Amino acid sequence: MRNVLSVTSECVPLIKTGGLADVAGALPSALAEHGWGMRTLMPAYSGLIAKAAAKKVLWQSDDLFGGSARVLQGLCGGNVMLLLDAPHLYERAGGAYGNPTDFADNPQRFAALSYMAAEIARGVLTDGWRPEVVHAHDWQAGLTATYLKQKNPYGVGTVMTVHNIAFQGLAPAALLGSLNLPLSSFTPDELEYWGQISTLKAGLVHSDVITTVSPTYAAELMRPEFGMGLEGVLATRAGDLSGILNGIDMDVWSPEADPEITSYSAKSLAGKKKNKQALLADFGLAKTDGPLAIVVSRLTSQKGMDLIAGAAPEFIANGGALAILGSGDPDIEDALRLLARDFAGKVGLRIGYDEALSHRMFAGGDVVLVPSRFEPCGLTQLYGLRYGTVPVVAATGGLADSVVDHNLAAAQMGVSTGFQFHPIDQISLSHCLRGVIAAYSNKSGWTRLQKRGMNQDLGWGASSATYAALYERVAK
Ligand SMILES: Nc1ncnc2c1ncn2[C@@H]1O[C@H](COP(=O)(O)OP(=O)(O)O[C@H]2O[C@H](CO)[C@@H](O)[C@H](O)[C@H]2O)[C@@H](O)[C@H]1O
Repeated sequence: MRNVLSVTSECVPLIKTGGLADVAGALPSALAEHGWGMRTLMPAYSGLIAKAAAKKVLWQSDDLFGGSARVLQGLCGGNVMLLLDAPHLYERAGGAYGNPTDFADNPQRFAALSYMAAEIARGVLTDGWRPEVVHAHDWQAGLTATYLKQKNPYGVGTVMTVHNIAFQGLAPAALLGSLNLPLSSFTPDELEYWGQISTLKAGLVHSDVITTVSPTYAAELMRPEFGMGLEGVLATRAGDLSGILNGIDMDVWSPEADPEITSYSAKSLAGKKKNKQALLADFGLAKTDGPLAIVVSRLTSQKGMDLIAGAAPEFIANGGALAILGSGDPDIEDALRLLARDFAGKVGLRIGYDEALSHRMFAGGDVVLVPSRFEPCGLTQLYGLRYGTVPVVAATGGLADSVVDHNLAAAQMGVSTGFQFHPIDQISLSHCLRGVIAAYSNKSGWTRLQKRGMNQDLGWGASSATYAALYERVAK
């Protein structure tokens, strides 16, 4: 086995606020099949040491960014976890980043994570393990390559993956010294971004290669509409930028083996009807002959959630119903509360985060709505495909790469797996939903559509092979 270190701020089953945790949790076992043994470095947030039974001390110091720290090894979900135990940074209430407002010392908290990753690449672990490649995820791990550039005795290669460019890890320039960053690096060519430090930009500039989570998003990122100010940096690194589509954990997301639901399969969809009935009851919705659309999402404008309330009345008038799970922007939450009140029995809303309920929703829904304005990859459309819950997606990023639109040609060829709409606005979402209603009324056609999605290989096989090839390229 060759060694690779993954650096992440969240990872299932230990802690999850979004799709990054799913990807970080699924990659190690997928990569093992290609000869890469991955350890995962992440902060030991409150309670995680016990959860991962992390007992083996592999490193300790009296001073990591202002307090004592240790690296503890544990095993969780089959993955080797290296938990960075630094109580002054991570032992507190408020989740990974601070809830409801971000912790003021997040720059230090995640710089420490990145710094530790570089130290591990320099061979500090007492069991002698060190990686040939470090794979950093998002702004939280963005400074890894920067620190490693300062001293890299073993020539360890670096990969930076962008899951969401909207979060850029901005910090005041005054923190340079306390983050162990030289003043000389504070230039537009390196980590300066409009007068501030950007840890994401640092990662984009200093890593050997950059990936994002779909081919279409990789191309989009170099355009001003999507690059969020970093399009120029990305364009200069176009030759080192690639898009690798996320997979899903086919065991965790399996309609045949999911403990939350009545099981079913592409061969026998009978169980899915029971799941629909249970879901309607759970959300207080009336029985319906039309399609039940589900939404499992952060309720933000990135996710296009402000388009739902406008498109819903016509969808409901045409026989549809809606079950929504999520939390986020207070204005969007309010608009959806009003919708649920005005269409009681047709629209159900659960504000909050509930993993088990999300499984029951993918099992019980007929369609899953993903109207994102931008979407690096998106996972919920993949869960939808796997569960025969036909995805209705905006034609952007990874959504465009993973769903074959049910247009005339694709329908005639028998290759469609869902519905895409563009431009990303309410008019075209509404138009698309009319198409959904029509397609749903053709029962045998709909079943074929469901089965095509369910029979698709959505696992990590192909993508993990691509990551392995990339590691091979950057390992010196
Ligand atoms: N209220 C709720 N209750 C239960 N579960 C909920 C929930 N709200 C969301 N989820 C779950 O959280 C995850 C969200 O993942 P996404 O990929 O859709 O977006 P996210 O923006 O977090 O990820 C970013 O990183 C991922 C990973 O690369 C990219 O796919 C994506 O495009 C990018 O924006 C899914 O597993 C979803 O089921």
